[in-house]
Amino acid sequence: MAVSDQEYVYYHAGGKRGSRPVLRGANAQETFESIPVVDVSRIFSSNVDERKKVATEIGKACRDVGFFYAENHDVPESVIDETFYAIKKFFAMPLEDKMEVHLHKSAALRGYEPLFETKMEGTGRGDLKEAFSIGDDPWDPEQNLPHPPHPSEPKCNFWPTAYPELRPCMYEYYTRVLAFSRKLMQAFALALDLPETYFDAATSFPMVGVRILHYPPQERQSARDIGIGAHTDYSFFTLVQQEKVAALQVLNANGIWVDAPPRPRTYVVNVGDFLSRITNGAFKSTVHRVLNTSGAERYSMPFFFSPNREATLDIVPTCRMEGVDEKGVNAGEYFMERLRAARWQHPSNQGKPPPKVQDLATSEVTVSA
Ligand SMILES: O=C(O)CCC(=O)C(=O)O
Ligand SMILES: [Fe+2]
Repeated sequence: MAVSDQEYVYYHAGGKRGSRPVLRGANAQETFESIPVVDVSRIFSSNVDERKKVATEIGKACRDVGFFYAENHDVPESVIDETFYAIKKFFAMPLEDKMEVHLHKSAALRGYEPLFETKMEGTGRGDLKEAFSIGDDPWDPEQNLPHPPHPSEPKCNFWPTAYPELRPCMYEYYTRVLAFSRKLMQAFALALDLPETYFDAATSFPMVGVRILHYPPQERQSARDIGIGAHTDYSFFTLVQQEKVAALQVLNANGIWVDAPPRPRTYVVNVGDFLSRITNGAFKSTVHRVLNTSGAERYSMPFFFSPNREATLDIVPTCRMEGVDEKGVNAGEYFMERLRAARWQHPSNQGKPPPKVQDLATSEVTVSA
């Protein structure tokens, strides 16, 4: 094949621009073509051998794909349904009610982001989605912290006055998914041949983000529009709850987009950059994107779970390699750096202009979801 005929897929991984050739036929490599399903009910078993068995399955999915469906989790269906009901009401509000909590008013980068505000792929109008984010906040009593916050700690979350019911609903969801995430974290430790409690101290008050998302339908993939451009997550791991509409796609080693449609009563779990980093890449932080060409409105809720803000995590002992000296990074700094990079219009970026397309093509510009 002539070099000029080679097709490429472009994305942002680990906050840097990358590309992958599309390999077909004889050139194709062994890679995944679907997302594995793991019955996670056994992570709640009192028998450690059962917990180890499911951890082995999770480990295989993380090494081969970086994504899996978690079936039989313990987040009640009624809580998920009620949260979807509430988020639809939130997004249906007039723009000015949502702009009251605009993310630009928040030093912690929490709050509402209107359509087109982020621009993952660096081209086109921007991401065709609107979002609202909350997360860990020591000042919110719903976080059930064992001690009061230090007065110097910032207040992070803020809520729309026009819709007070949103807060208890999102917190119910938050609390349930956080408890499930903690169990999953222990399964990840077992999957890495580490003691089950290995990550517990570093995740005692984890950085958490619950983002609710609305993707209006788009006609087709175009240079102008994409729901969220191709990226990796900057979390330890992410749990995505999708409503009825399929639009999430995952990139395999051949540069082919594999669909991850909603499966009833499951979470899509994916490894984020932090977990990939401390496993020396053994667990894959896999590129994904959202393209809502279904013709219907799409709603989803990613839950991002990351270590404590002050944690510094090195490569875990079972993944160290001779000659590879990856210094531990401070979780909070890494997280905020990645978060801020995509939000070039945020006041904390001091009016720095967005990256130009030609810059994106030639340099390593950091952007993130
Ligand atoms: O909406 C989805 O299904 C996934 C969203 C996503 O990838 C993200 O917010 O990082
Ligand atoms: Fe993502």
